[in-house]
Amino acid sequence: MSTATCARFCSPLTGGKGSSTSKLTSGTGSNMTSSPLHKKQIPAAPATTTAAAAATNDNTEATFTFKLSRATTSSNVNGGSHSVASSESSDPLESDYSEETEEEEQQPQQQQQQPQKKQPQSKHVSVSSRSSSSATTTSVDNDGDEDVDDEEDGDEGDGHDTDDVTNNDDSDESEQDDGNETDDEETDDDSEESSSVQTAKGVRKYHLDDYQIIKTVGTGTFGRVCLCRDRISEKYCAMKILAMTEVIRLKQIEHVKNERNILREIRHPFVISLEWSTKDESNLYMIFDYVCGGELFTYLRNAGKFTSQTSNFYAAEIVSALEYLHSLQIVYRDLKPENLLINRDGHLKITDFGFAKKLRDRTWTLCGTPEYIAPEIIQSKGHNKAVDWWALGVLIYEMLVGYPPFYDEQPFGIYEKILSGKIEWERHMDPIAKDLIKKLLVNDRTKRLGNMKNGADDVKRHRWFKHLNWNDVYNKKLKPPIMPDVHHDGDTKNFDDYPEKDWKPAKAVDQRDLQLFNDF
Ligand SMILES: Nc1ncnc2c1ncn2[C@@H]1O[C@H](COP(=O)(O)OP(=O)(O)OP(=O)(O)O)[C@@H](O)[C@H]1O
Repeated sequence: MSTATCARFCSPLTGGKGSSTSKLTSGTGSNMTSSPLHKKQIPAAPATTTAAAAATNDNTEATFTFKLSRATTSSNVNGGSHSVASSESSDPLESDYSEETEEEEQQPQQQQQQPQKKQPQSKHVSVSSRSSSSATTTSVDNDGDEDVDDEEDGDEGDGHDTDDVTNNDDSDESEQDDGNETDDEETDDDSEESSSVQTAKGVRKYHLDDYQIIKTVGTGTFGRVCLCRDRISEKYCAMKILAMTEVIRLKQIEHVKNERNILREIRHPFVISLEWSTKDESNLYMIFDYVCGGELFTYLRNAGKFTSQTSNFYAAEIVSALEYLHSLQIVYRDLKPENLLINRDGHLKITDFGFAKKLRDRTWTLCGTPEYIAPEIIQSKGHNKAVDWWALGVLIYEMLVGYPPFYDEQPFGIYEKILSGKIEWERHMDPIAKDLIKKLLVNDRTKRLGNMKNGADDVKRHRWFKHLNWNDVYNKKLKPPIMPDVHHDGDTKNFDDYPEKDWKPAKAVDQRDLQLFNDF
């Protein structure tokens, strides 16, 4: 398969073939968008595995809804990216909790509607679409005890390499509640539209009016992301605006709360910083640092593929971030080039924590982007941080080769390929990188690098990273391979143009619905 023939690069995901208990349903219009976006039925994981397992678990039909990630975007652009959120079992999209949670009661099973996204006015080449999904699966915290043999020969073979797909369920831990951590530590008395926040310079009373909205730079499932200027600090920032009606309609309340709660807890050089969040009667707002370089996805598509050195740089920054997140028991679950922004200094910022989750043990929500989903998610075995190491393997492969290792026009086909474990290797691939990828793309998560007893250290000690001083990585001492073309901090040239007049104010929600966001 070449880049040219990889359908993902030429066309958005299309309707699914066949049917299983999993399905994607079309959405209705969104009050946030005026142009139709991609709405399609996508078959989810093989019915014999995922859907069936989920049904067994929850005694309900599995429903997978994909919010499309990126229909047509452009090279230089952060186009209409869409994420998929598929939900399985009784709890569509919404609940990451294990079976019996309040949320499931609050959110009876129903078909998920495809969110709509505004089409960007693309500046450059059209690239493909890719969707993220969520549903309920299983996961196990498998810290298998097997040692890693990093020094194994990375064979330089080409052609096909069939990785062993053992699919042996390594589940060895009892299910526990892995509900999202809700934070009760803060009163929400002043959380609507204004609130006081302790900053480095003292307590600041934030207010929405402090932010001057300049331009839309991206769209998400529930709204948009705008470049803003903080009138007080005069700093540029990104405001993510989520229409509550859409969040409710798509049953993403818990995911959105998760996103905010997790982002509030974390601080890392390669993770987006949340400055403040608030809500009014219509929208939820999250204010982030503005990352003006655009998405890694754009640079990768423009370049076709990255050199081993370039890929190594980005992979190292991601390893550093994943190690940090996992140390806080946070599993990210949506690693892909679309969610990696390049800052003005050339370093990465991981964004979009919509699927991130604080784990106590394992979780059952099927979520992610089909090409990046780990086998245990497809198989509803329950998953944990091991899925991020799998996704890292996919990402390194995609950076080096230009397309992901498991690809099909339909998610169903992608899942089949993931489960088959067959990977096509390029003839001239860096053998050491290939060795790392093979050790990350191991179906048996107890043997997957990063998920064994030494955790992230096993990845960091792999030969591909041998030359690195990890403190230097963390401290941004490595020289970035790409410096984005930006002229000032508020430059939007690396993002698509979105017709601003198309945005319609989101409808206000009633008091009862507003209460669903009490702790936002
Ligand atoms: N801090 C930021 N600085 C610059 N651009 C950003 C920032 N955060 C997000 N964006 C851009 O806005 C777009 C949408 O943001 P994000 O992915 O967080 O929204 P979302 O609703 O979670 O999207 P999706 O539905 O695709 O998951 C992204 O494609 C990203 O390029």
